[in-house]
Amino acid sequence: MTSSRALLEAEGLTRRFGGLTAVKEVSITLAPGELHAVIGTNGAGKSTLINMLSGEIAPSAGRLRFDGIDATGWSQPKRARAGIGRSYQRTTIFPQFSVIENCRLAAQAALQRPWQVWQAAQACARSMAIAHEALEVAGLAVHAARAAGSLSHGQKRQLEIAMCLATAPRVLLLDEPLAGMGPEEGERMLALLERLRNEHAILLVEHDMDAVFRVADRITVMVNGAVIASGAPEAIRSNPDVQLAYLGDAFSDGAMHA
Ligand SMILES: Nc1ncnc2c1ncn2[C@@H]1O[C@H](COP(=O)(O)OP(=O)(O)OP(=O)(O)O)[C@@H](O)[C@H]1O
Repeated sequence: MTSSRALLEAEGLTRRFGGLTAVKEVSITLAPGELHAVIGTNGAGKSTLINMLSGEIAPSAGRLRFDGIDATGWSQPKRARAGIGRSYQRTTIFPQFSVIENCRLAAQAALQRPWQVWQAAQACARSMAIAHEALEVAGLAVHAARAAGSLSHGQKRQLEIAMCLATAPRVLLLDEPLAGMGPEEGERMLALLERLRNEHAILLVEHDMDAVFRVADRITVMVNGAVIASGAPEAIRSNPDVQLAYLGDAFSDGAMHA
C-alpha cells in the first residue's frame, strides 16, 4: 500500500499495554492532497495509532518514515518540528488568552530555539504574522481579539486546528475534530478540512460516519487493533468484512448507505 508520494508511512506499527495489544501491525500511508480517515468502534486503537504517529507514545514494534527518512526513534517535539502536527480530542487552549495570542504562542513555540534569544523580537513579529495567517485559514480571523475561553465549542476546535497550522505542519493528525459539534459547526469544520486537504497530508480519526464518507479519499477500518480493510469510500461501504464488523453498530443506522 506504500505510495511513492507518501509523506508519512507507518509499517507494522504495534503497541502493547501489558497483555493487551491495542494496535496490531498497522501499516498506513499519508500523502499530500489526500484525506485518509481511520474509523473503528470504541477501543479499536485509533487514538493509540495517532499517538504513535505523533510520537506521544513509542511503538512496541514497527517503523515510521517521514518524507523518506526513518523517523521511528524521533521524539514528539522533533516530529512536530519536522512537520507532523496534531489536534487533540481534548481542548488544549489557554482560555484567558486571546484567540490570536493562543495561536501566536503555538507559532512561537515552533519557531524558537532556546539559544536564539537575540532573535526574540524578530521571532515575535514573525510568529504574529504566522498566527494571523493560520486564523485566516481556519476561518477565525474575525474572532482574533476575543478571549479564547469565550468561543463556542466548535470555534475552540477550529482554534486548535489554527494552533496546529501555526506550527507549519505538512501532516495533520486530527483526532475527532467534529466531536461535540452541532450541524452548523460541523459543516464549518468540514469546509475547513476541504480547504486544508490540498496542502496537507491529513489523517482523520472520526466517529461521524456521514462526515467521513463525505470527505475521505481513503478509509482504513480498524477492529480490535488490526486493520480489516482500507480503500476508497465506495469499496469500504460495500466491503462484507466491514459490514459484518459494524453490524448493529455505527453503520446500521444508515450512515453506510448515505
Ligand atoms: N495508556 C494505556 N494503558 C492501557 N491500555 C490502554 C492505554 N491506552 C489505550 N489503552 C487501551 O487500548 C485499546 C485501544 O484504545 P484507543 O483509545 O486507542 O481506542 P480508540 O479506537 O481511540 O477508542 P475511542 O474511539 O473510544 O477513542 C483500548 O482497549 C484501551 O483501553
